[in-house]
Amino acid sequence: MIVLIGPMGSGKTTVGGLVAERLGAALRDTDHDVEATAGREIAEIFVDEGEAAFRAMERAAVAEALATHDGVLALGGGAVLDPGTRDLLAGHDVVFLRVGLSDAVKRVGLGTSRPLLLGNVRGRIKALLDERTPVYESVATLVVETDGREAAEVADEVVSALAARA
Ligand SMILES: Nc1ncnc2c1ncn2[C@@H]1O[C@H](COP(=O)(O)OP(=O)(O)OP(=O)(O)O)[C@@H](O)[C@H]1O
Ligand SMILES: O=C(O)C1=C[C@@H](O)[C@@H](O)[C@H](O)C1
Ligand SMILES: [Mg+2]
Repeated sequence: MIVLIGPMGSGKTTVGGLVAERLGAALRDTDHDVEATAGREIAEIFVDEGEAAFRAMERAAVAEALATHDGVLALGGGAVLDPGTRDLLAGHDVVFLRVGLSDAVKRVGLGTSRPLLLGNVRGRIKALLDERTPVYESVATLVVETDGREAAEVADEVVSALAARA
């Protein structure tokens, strides 16, 4: 399984779709799986049950996807904060899509679907990048830069870097 990790706006879902297409594989996205299982949107889950409950649902979605899917798996931006989720990723190709503050802010815009960014998008992204970058780096088996690059270019690098290592 090729697993994509990185902050909100790094392009996990978008690049994941393109990588899957290039490999003739399918993309699974744990944010989508959690919403489908819960029958509610992520923002609603955060409001009703809180982040810890969401992380547990996310861990279950990662476990299920790793057990049943073979292809590309995009994780939610905070999934690797959970130690149980990190353990599940051992032995898989884990690609960290790196993004800096400025490109991340441009990409996520002002939408309300990402509850952890509400209030001050730029400030919240900066805090999350500072806090989480070491975690992404420690979990990743490959790091790909996305700043200033089209999603298609990023996907090409993911595919060629993984092929070169195989
Ligand atoms: N390399 C890129 N260059 C420009 N725009 C991009 C790039 N990658 C993704 N985008 C755009 O940025 C937005 C966010 O991308 P995407 O939803 O794939 O991020 P994500 O990492 O899955 O975020 P989340 O953690 O919130 O699920 C989308 O509108 C997408 O089209
Ligand atoms: O970075 C995060 O913690 C999140 C990212 C999104 O993918 C969603 O999983 C949710 O909005 C939380
Ligand atoms: Mg996504």
